[in-house]
Parts: sequence; structure tokens; C-alpha cells
Amino acid sequence: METFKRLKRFYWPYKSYFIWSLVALLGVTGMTVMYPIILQYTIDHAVLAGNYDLIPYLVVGLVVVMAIKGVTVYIHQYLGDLFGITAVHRLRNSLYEKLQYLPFRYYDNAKTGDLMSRLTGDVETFRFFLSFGCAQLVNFVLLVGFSMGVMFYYSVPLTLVTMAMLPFLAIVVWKFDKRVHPGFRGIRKSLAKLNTKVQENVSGVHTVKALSQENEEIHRFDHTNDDYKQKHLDISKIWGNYFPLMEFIGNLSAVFLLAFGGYLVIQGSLQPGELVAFFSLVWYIIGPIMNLGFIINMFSQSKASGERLLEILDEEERLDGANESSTMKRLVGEVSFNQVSLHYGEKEGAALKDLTFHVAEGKTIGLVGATGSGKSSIAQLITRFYEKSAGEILIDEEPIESYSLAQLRQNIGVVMQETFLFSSTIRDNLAYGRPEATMEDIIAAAKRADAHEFISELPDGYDTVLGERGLGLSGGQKQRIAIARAIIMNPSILILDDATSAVDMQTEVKIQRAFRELMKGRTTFIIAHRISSVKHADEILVLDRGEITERGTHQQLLQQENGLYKRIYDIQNQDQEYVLQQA
Ligand SMILES: Nc1ncnc2c1ncn2[C@@H]1O[C@H](COP(=O)(O)OP(=O)(O)OP(=O)(O)O)[C@@H](O)[C@H]1O
Repeated sequence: METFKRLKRFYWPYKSYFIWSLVALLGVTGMTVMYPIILQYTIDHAVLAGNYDLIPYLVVGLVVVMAIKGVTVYIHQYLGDLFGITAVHRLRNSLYEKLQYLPFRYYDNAKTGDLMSRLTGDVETFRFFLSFGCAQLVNFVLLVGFSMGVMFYYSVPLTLVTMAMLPFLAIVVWKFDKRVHPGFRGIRKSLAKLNTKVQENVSGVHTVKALSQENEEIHRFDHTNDDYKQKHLDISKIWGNYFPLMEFIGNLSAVFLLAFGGYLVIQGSLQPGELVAFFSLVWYIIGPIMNLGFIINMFSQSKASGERLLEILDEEERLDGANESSTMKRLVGEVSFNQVSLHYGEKEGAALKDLTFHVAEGKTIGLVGATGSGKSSIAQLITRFYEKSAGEILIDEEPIESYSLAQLRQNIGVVMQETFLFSSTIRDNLAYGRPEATMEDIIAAAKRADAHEFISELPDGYDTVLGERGLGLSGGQKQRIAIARAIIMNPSILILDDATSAVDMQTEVKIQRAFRELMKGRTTFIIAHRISSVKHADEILVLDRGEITERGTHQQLLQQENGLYKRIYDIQNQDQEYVLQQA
């Protein structure tokens, strides 16, 4: 119940739909119980007593009961659905909202397929329970209660004998629930794994094919699929073990009823019509009790789904830390790091150690170093994708935490090595950071990024729809779209993270030209492996295992004979000379 209590804020605001649906259900149950009562009256007071002129009235009565039942069933079902649908609409929105504000740390370990399955399958299971299962539980109580009431009215001893088996049935149902619940949680987990497998396979299709891993992938999928099948079979086994037992106990009640009820009729203490009505009524009790397995099933499934949804909702959100009144003013772009360190995890070593540097407004700083030396980690801290572990980061002489994340990120433009393009039009992709940008702004930015020409050559120009991974565009073209995207944002701080490493030399020249446009008047961090990308920077920091080992301008660094920068330069220069000689 704890799970449902904790999810209350999503469905309780719509309780009026649920309550009215239950009122209608009361009508449905009342009318259902009326059938055997009319039957009993017809047998005992019309047929056996010879009052045949009562029959037309009883028929009309039956039709009226049927009509009322029809209307109440409609109201009950419609309002029940409305309750579930509106509640999960709110739940789905909250989950999605949560995903927007979860820190990068969460996504480091999260699996897309698993998240997808929670936001679709688990939410749907929960909806089904709210719309249908919840009312079924109430229906069970009402139908059993009403039927028992009428049965006690007809004959107390016969009711008691008939009910003698019910405690046994209750025990079996309880045991069934104990076993079936973990099983359903397992199924949900296994389905999430299956989804993850498919999602990763589709996303990584290039790698799979390039490394000829199709057969291995099929084999791995089969393994996950087997696990899913096995989990279903386990649940089937539990059903198979318990369901016949429940049915047997239910049927025993009917046997007791016929034996003892028949005896009471022969004795004359029970009317034949009452026995017939009893027989109908007892099935109104046995039926729902046997159905209880199905309802519990649904309850267990929705509880398991609710737990998985709560796991997301309970995740700690990214704390903004800024005071509410922090304005959205434009930053100047002065950045200082004072003895900053970063540990990605408690158990992990320092990715950055005691870093101190200062970048004045509008200056360019180059970051070079071997892979894993901590270049990108600096960018992660400036954008607050991750939080520093120690030290102080100042932007415009204020601690970085004093700005709201939105303000900070609207002032920082990031162009990465891999550009993510959404599956919508080029125009929407360009204006993603500033949707209110006019078409003139977009075209002007594309021109400055050297992207206008190739966009204009596409069949639908700026309205060309891109595939999920920006299919149809080359690496360099995607890169230039990312640059135009950053120009539209008009940031005061710019981070170019290995932005030209994926393109050929000719494209690099074009992109470098676009970069120079973009960098004008902005504080820029260039993270690069190629010295050619950073040699014009005002200051270059050379990183080694999270520490700054050398710093200075290109010329100053080249003078350090045994320096790392000089070594990298020499190697790259030799490479270039070799390429030129070959050419
Ligand atoms: N999200 C993360 N979680 C845990 N560790 C990380 C994470 N990102 C980076 N690291 C670790 O931090 C260290 C610095 O990584 P970083 O990405 O900053 O290096 P880099 O110099 O940018 O490398 P590259 O040139 O290959 O991009 C590495 O040891 C890396 O494994």
C-alpha cells in the first residue's frame, strides 16, 4: 500500500471521477443482485403460488433493472477510465519533467531502454489498475457484501455452511499473492533489459555492422529474450499451481450449498425459489473470489510498476542553488578557477587536481593534453553539468553557484565533437536554444557558420527534416549546424570541445573560419588534440592527469625544450611534413 500512498498526489486530485464511478458501481452491483431476487419472487410467488398475472409486471421490472444496469455500467466505466487516464497523464508529465532535471551523474549509469520501458509500460500498467483494477477491488467487496446480505436474509444457516470454505480460499489467494508479486517485478525488469538491448542495437547499428557483430548480437538478444520468456513461464507455473486449487475450493462451496439447501427445501424451511436465488448469489461470491487472483495479479503488477516509477521520482534532482531573484542578465564572461578539484565518484580518483587559472573577458584559452587528462572535465564544471569537489569557480567575479543553471547555460555555448541533431527540421535544430529566433536570425547565423550554402542545396532547404541521428548530413555539416546553433544563442562564453577532430583538413579550414566568426568578442575555451586549433589562443594550459603542467602562449610553450607541448607539437609537425612529402 505504501507505493500507492506515495503516488497519491498524482491520482488523488481526480478522486471525484473515482468516487462517482464507485457510486455508479454501487448501482451496477445493486441491479446485479436484483436479478436473483426477481427470479426467486417469480418462482415462489408467481409460478408456485399460481399468480400468473404477476408475470408481465415482473418482466417489465426485469427490463427496467437491465436498463438501469446498462446506464450505470456506462457511467462507471467512463468515469473509471477518465480517472486513470487523467492521473497517469499527470504522472507521465512529472516523470518526464524529472528526467529533465536529473543530474548527468544519473545518466552516466541509466539505460535508455530501461527508462523508456518505465515511462511507457510501467505507466500503462499503473493506469490499467487505476482505471479498472481499483474498481474491481471495490466491486469485489460490494458484490460479496450485497450477495451475502441477501443470502443471510433468506437463510442464516445455509449462508454459514456455504461460506465455510471461504477462509481456505482466502489463505490460498494470500499465498498466491506472496509468490506472484516478486515474479512480476522480475518480468518488468527483464522487459526493461530487452528494451535496452533493442535500443542499444539500433543506436549502435554502425558499430555492430562495422565490427561484424550481427550474429553475436542475435545471440545476446536471444539470451535476454530467453530470460524474459523464463520469467513469464515462472509466473504461468504459479498460476497453474494456484488457480485450479482456488476453483476447486470455490466449487466445494456450491456442492455444500446444493446438499444442505436441498435438505432445507425438503424439510420445508426454505422455498425452492430461494434455493435457486441462493445458487445465483453464491456464484456472485465465488466468481469474484476466484477472480481475486486476477485482481491481485493486476494489483501486484501495478505495485511493481509503481515502485519502478517511484525509483525515478525519488532520484535526487539537480540542485540549482541560485537564489530565485537571480536575473537573466547577460554575463561578461570572465572565468576564474581557484584550486578546483573534481572527483566523479566517491571511489574514483581526482579527474582535476587543484586547478588555478584566470581568463579575462573575450580572451581565448586553449586546453591540450593526452586523453583522459581532464580537458573536458573543465568544460563540465563551467557548464555545471557536474559539480566541483573542492575549490572555487568564479564567473564575472561571482561564485558560479550564485547563477541559476538557466542563466548560466544561456550564456555558455558548447560545440562538441559529436553533434546531436533532433529528428525535426534543420530550422528547428538551429533555433533549438532560442526558439523565438526569427528566420532572418537563423539564416544570418547559418551564413556566419558557413552552413547556409549547403542547407540551401538540400531539397527542402531549412525545412528539410533530419533523421534521428541527423542522417543525410556529413560530420562537418553537422558541426557547422552546431556552430550556427551557438551563434543564435549569442553566448558570452564559448566551449569548443574537440570540435574539429572528426573532420578532414579541408573541412577543418572551413570550420575554423566559422569558429573565428563565432569567437569574436566571447571568452572561448578550445579543447583540442591538434596544436593547430589552439596556437592562436591567448593562453594555453597543458594538462596531465588532472593537473596543469605547463602554461603560456604557443611561442612561450615551444621554448620549453623538454615540455609536453613541444613534444606534441613536434610529433604533429613531423606528421604534417610526412603528409606533405607524400603528397
Ligand atoms: N562522467 C564521468 N564519470 C566518471 N569518470 C569520468 C567521467 N567523465 C570523465 N571521467 C574520467 O575523468 C578523467 C578526465 O576525463 P576527461 O573527459 O576530462 O578527459 P579529456 O582530457 O577531455 O579526454 P579526451 O581528450 O579523451 O576527451 C578520465 O580519467 C575519465 O575517465
